[in-house]
Amino acid sequence: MPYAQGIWQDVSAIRDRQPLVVNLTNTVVTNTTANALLALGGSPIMSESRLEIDELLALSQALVLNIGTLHSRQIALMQEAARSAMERQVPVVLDPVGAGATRLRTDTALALIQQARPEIVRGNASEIMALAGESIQSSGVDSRHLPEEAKEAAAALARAHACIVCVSGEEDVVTNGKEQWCVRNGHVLMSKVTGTGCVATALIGGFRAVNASALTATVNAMGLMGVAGEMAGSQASGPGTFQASFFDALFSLSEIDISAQLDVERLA
Ligand SMILES: Nc1ncnc2c1ncn2[C@@H]1O[C@H](COP(=O)(O)OP(=O)(O)OP(=O)(O)O)[C@@H](O)[C@H]1O
Ligand SMILES: Cc1ncsc1CCO
Ligand SMILES: [Mg+2]
Repeated sequence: MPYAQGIWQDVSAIRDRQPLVVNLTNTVVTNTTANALLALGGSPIMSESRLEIDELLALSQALVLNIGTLHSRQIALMQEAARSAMERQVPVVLDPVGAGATRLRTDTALALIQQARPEIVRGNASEIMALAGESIQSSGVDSRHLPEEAKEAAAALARAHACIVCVSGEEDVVTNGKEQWCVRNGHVLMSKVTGTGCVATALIGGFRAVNASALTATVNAMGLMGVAGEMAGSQASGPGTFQASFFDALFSLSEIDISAQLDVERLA
């Protein structure tokens, strides 16, 4: 099947089935990620309480954990959600926002990788290199490294934890530790709006909810992100209009848009 067709199949399944994606996420992107999942056709729900998390996971098709504005109560909530997701076989996706910048973020992300057994970890190059134990420049939430520099770290992390690792940036790299895929779509304005990476992680959750292959779901989500980013970028005059146009693109894009623009390659 040509690659674009596979992405379209997932987009159509998301629009048809409206999978429920539970997001335990940061206070910066809560609204943005909910809007992006909704525009794509999914059904987002955000939660902050242990009192409901098991009930929510009973209804959901994916769990997204994002450590962007961590606090102790949220760590306990994520651990409880992970236990429930494992029991209910709900796939978990992790966004290790700011790993490498502080010990809290690095240690919590690594602990969640051990305990929550995420099928997919998506971060920028600095975050993925930090999780693989490489020394990086401390970088807050923005990357100081290119995905190219993080390829080995991504493969090592994927092998060590039997998961899919996605490194985002100008080009996105997706690996299971053996195969490596590259997504070359995207637009520079994507890095000028906060939370675009968090949106990517949330959309990966939406794709994984309808696609049993974690590797394919991740490549597909990143391809779709990049195509929507290019569509929005061609309309926008800056970050503000870009964000609005990006939601519009997620909502309206067609199979033709994907097949005309998609630039995905299997590298190894
Ligand atoms: N310079 C660029 N050119 C094209 N696409 C880009 C560029 N920078 C980022 N992207 C795209 O933007 C999305 C987010 O990637 P990025 O690496 O910026 O995430 P991030 O650093 O985790 O962001 P955040 O923490 O703000 O959520 C991905 O889909 C990626 O492909
Ligand atoms: C800016 C910022 N700070 C914590 S989370 C977040 C959103 C981008 O990751
Ligand atoms: Mg990020």
